[in-house]
Amino acid sequence: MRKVVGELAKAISKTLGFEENYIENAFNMKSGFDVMAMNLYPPNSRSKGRVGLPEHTDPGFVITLTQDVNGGLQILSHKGKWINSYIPHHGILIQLGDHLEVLTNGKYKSHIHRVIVDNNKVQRVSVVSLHGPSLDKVIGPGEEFVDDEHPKKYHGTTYKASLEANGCDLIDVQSSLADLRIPKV
Ligand SMILES: O=C(O)CCC(=O)C(=O)O
Ligand SMILES: [Fe+2]
Repeated sequence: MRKVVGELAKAISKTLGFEENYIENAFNMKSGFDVMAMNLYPPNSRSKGRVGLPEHTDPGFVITLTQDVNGGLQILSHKGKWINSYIPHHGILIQLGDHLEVLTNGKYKSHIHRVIVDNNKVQRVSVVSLHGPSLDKVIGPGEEFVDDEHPKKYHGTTYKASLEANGCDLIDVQSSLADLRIPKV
């Protein structure tokens, strides 16, 4: 998976118009830290609209997700609509993380997502890996993304601080990204 993430770092650096090592250097990805979480959603046949995991974003550069059966994960569109995700069998969903949003000063967005356990007939398991910068590097908006027309939108933070702020309690997921936003003046 690290190899895939390395290739994504190169490709995303290029889509931003930089040389391919831009993200690897900005995040010190050679010492990058990964966190893996497994989620288990039991079958539930009487729960119209019930939330299995509240809406949140995830810290890190990118997040990879695999699952055994499809269903439940929803992503909030820029128009404010919840879109059901479809991940092909053996497919890997790639989501963008909070630290990419911070580095690019909001140019790339960390997706808001949640899990609905609406009438789940069978148990679902998902495996989520957060691929992050090195733990102690302070990540703030890159100077390439900041100018008079684009003032800094985020405070800098370390990946470690974000992981700690998000906590380990998967029932009550918090997103620390909101705390990093600098209010508009
Ligand atoms: O189970 C899912 O589909 C999503 C899980 C998730 O968003 C997370 O663990 O951060
Ligand atoms: Fe998540």
